[in-house]
Amino acid sequence: MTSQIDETAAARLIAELDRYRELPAKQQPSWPDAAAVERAGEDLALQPPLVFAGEADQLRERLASAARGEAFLLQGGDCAETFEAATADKIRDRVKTLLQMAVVLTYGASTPVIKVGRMAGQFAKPRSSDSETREGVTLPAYRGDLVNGYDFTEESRTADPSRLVQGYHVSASTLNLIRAFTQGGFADLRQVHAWNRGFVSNPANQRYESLAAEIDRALKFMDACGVDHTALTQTEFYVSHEALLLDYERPLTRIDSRTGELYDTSAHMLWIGERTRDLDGAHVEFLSHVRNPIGVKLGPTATVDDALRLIDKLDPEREPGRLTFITRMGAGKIRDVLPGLLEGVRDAGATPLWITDPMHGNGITTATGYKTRRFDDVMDELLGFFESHRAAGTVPGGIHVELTGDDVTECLGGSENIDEATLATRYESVCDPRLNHMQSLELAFRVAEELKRFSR
Ligand SMILES: O=C[C@H](O)[C@H](O)COP(=O)(O)O
Ligand SMILES: C=C(OP(=O)(O)O)C(=O)O
Ligand SMILES: [Mn+2]
Repeated sequence: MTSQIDETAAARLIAELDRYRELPAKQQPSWPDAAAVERAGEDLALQPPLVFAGEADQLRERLASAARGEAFLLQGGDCAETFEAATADKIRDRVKTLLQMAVVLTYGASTPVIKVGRMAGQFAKPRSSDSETREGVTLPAYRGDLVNGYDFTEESRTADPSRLVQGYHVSASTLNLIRAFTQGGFADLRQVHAWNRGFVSNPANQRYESLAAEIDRALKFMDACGVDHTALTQTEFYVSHEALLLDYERPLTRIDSRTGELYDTSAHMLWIGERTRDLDGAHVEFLSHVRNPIGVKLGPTATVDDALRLIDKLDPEREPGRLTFITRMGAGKIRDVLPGLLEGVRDAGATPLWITDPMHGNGITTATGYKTRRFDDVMDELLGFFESHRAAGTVPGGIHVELTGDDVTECLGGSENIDEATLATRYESVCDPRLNHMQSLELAFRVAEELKRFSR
């Protein structure tokens, strides 16, 4: 009898989840072979979950503390991960960069930092145009490794459903290494100097080294006092991606045996992009049925009404940590747009976590065709974010950035002063420009200063 009731409840949950199938889904690939998509989905549905539902619950609690101003969220990684770059060295360098930024923020602003990678699943991209033309040849746009290849040939750009399954396996091995690094001793705070090794020496590294020396002294002091700091030997590290490709997310969504509730087990946290956040669209409907913490990007056209309706749909219980608004307004607009949004949501009594993505509103294309962003614009949007929260009396809860541990030349400026001519020397992103290792550290130091000023 019990299992009868369980089965009925499960069938009801699944039917509710599948309502999204009736709604328009933007930014989905045109798969040439529907039967192959179905087979890929069946294969994915048999695979073990990538994350445990209990971890997603734990992240929700952590995010709730950030929304109260008791912690700060650092979410970052590639714009688009690629299968090819899922190597030990590159994963390690991204994890090290995030750990270093987290240390700078934790120590600089005396705030616990919640670390969430745009990693182990950030393989699907929304695009402005369905196609791309090069020298008179037009092919489908690159939509991320989960869909098609970056090479500009007909074969590579044709959407291939077997990539859905490959993406799962690459995510699994990436996540495995992240877990090994962060739980197995690599993230031990006593390794704070070691995380800096291997990166080319530069002013941001040197500044980091002196901060690491201070931390070392503090740890030695704690040791001398007999304080047990086993808590510092491991760190929590979560993964997230944009839940764009419903053919990937749906088969990985499962009923948790502990609670009987639905979780998207492809990542701890999922977000909805600026282009797919329509209230009546498939993405919002789909994610409204899973228990993971959910993010929604809000661009400069977002209204208070949009935000309140998203809250009603995605977080009707107003559960702490459930909903994160990731604002990406652009440096020129944030001071005009964000304060009104913050006030409107505050006046409605809702307390989502507000974080800033200072990247996506600040894209420019150079005369030579490189997509880039100015480090100064990124910083200006960050400052505008803190100013807006100060004005509204709300909590600036975190940052969401596109970065890599590599010494790429994709964003302009920073203390290396990367200029337009330099972009060509090491531009490796297959989608948006990322902060390189040094720009990432520099940004962390500046944010730590702001955060410290804010908490005073
Ligand atoms: O990452 C974000 C989007 O996918 C990206 O900015 C869209 O870029 P596009 O305008 O080149 O398509
Ligand atoms: C597509 C992205 O952002 P947005 O939805 O804000 O444009 C992204 O985060 O890569
Ligand atoms: Mn991007």
